[in-house]
Amino acid sequence: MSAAPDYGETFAHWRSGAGETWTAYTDHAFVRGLRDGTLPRAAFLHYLVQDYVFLVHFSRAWALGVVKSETMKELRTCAATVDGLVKTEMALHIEVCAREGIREAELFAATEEPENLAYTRYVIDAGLSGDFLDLMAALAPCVLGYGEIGHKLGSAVSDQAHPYAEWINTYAGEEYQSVCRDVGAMLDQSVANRIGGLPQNSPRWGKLQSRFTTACQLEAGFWDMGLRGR
Ligand SMILES: Cc1ncc(C[n+]2csc(CCO)c2C)c(N)n1
Repeated sequence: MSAAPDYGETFAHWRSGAGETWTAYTDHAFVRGLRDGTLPRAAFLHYLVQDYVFLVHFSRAWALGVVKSETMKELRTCAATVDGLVKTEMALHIEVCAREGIREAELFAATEEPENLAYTRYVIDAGLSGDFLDLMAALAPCVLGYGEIGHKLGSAVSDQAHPYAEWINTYAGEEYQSVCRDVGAMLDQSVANRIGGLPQNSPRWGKLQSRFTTACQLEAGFWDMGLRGR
């Protein structure tokens, strides 16, 4: 198996600080089902419909990142993420669901599962009650966790006939991997700007780690929710 990709120092610290919660998220039964193609289609579609609603709220959270940004790099990264979410990621959901006979209006009107509600509002609250870093600590698991999952699954799946090839290739592809490296580099810079060169010694570090770990736990809960739709 290939090594985990490098998304910068801040992420590497938070990832190892999350311990088993990181594994619970990135090596979840849902992810293993995606990798070996055994995930029931109904579970995948249940996940996808919920994920569309999730992405609506995550677009709002990244837009809050624009509001909370303090440098042009932060502003550009957040604005580009909102654009990528709306144009690429949500478009993929609309396309896959349309093939299965689920229309966009239905996606937008889907009733949110409690795990979905908990995760998205947790992230938005982290940003509303804190600064840019509080928001980024809660957002990092989603972007970079999917980057790591995509990277891992991409090297395990070469067959285009694989039932989840399209999903896997979105996150395994160089375009998404380069987004992850950019976000990781921005995180390192944002941390250095606000809490200096030895961030682990800052009184803020524990709270940021806890935001990150909670978001990983909520990601694992999101996969659990997906599996309920089998
Ligand atoms: C539950 C859940 N977690 C993470 C992602 C992935 N994701 C969410 S926002 C974003 C930012 C830029 O594209 C990415 C990659 C998802 N789709 N669903």
